[in-house]
Amino acid sequence: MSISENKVWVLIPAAGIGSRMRSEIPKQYLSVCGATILEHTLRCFTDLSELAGIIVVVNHEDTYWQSLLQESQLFSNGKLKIRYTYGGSDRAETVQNGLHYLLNDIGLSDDQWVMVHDAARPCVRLDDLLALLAVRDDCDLDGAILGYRVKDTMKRSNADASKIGFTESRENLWHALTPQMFRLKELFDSLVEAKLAKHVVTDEASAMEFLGKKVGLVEGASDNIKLTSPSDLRLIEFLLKAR
Ligand SMILES: Nc1ccn([C@@H]2O[C@H](COP(=O)(O)OP(=O)(O)OP(=O)(O)O)[C@@H](O)[C@H]2O)c(=O)n1
Ligand SMILES: C[C@](O)(CO)[C@H](O)COP(=O)(O)O
Repeated sequence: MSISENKVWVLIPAAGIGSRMRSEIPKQYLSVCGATILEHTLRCFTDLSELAGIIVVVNHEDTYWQSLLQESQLFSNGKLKIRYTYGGSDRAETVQNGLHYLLNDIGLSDDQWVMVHDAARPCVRLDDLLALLAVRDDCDLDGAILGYRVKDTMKRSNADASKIGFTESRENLWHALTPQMFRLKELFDSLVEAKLAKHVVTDEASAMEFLGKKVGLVEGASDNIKLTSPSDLRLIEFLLKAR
């Protein structure tokens, strides 16, 4: 295995429009604690000694990324190897486009480890990233994701959410988080296959599971939350201030 293969590339899907956030600008460009959500997310990886590079996958109509690239303190010392390309109509297509770029434009090897992490999750902890990286040494797994066990009782509603349908067993039930870490070509091929089969993929693990791959679960902090709706922003601001 080449040294670069043992390092990790990070792929940040950042091409969403944040419709549930109902904000005037895409939520990844909202500012808290003096920086955009996307900058806070990127900053989570700057202390990762095994980081080979980051690729950010932005929307074709994104009018914010170029000025962030020019002006952000994050990139001013040139230490952070940053690339970017363009996303697709859903998260899975965005990730697939980013992986295609890593394979064909940067020419990374098929076995390169890649961590896919939502631009909208700015609170992931370095300890959790290191715990996920450790899975590279587990030959029984094809990759792994960060997650945490469900703590609340889980209800499935009826179709119009007017009342409880029934209570789901929460035994062995987990919240899936990101990063989700897999080998480059295997993940790319799984996303392609899942798309061809019209299999719904809301995270990378769904595609790997669809192909029968073995995906590990690494317990991570439950404050690795995703900015999805307005109330999340205040919680993320509180969490970032507490760091
Ligand atoms: N076509 C898409 C859709 C989503 N994402 C990214 O996937 C992550 C998680 O998606 P989500 O929280 O759903 O973001 P949005 O799709 O922007 O939100 P919404 O569903 O409310 O529109 C985000 O970082 C988002 O930018 C993406 O890169 N490309
Ligand atoms: C990938 C993810 O963050 C894992 O929980 C989640 O599936 C993203 O869902 P979204 O609807 O695209 O935000």
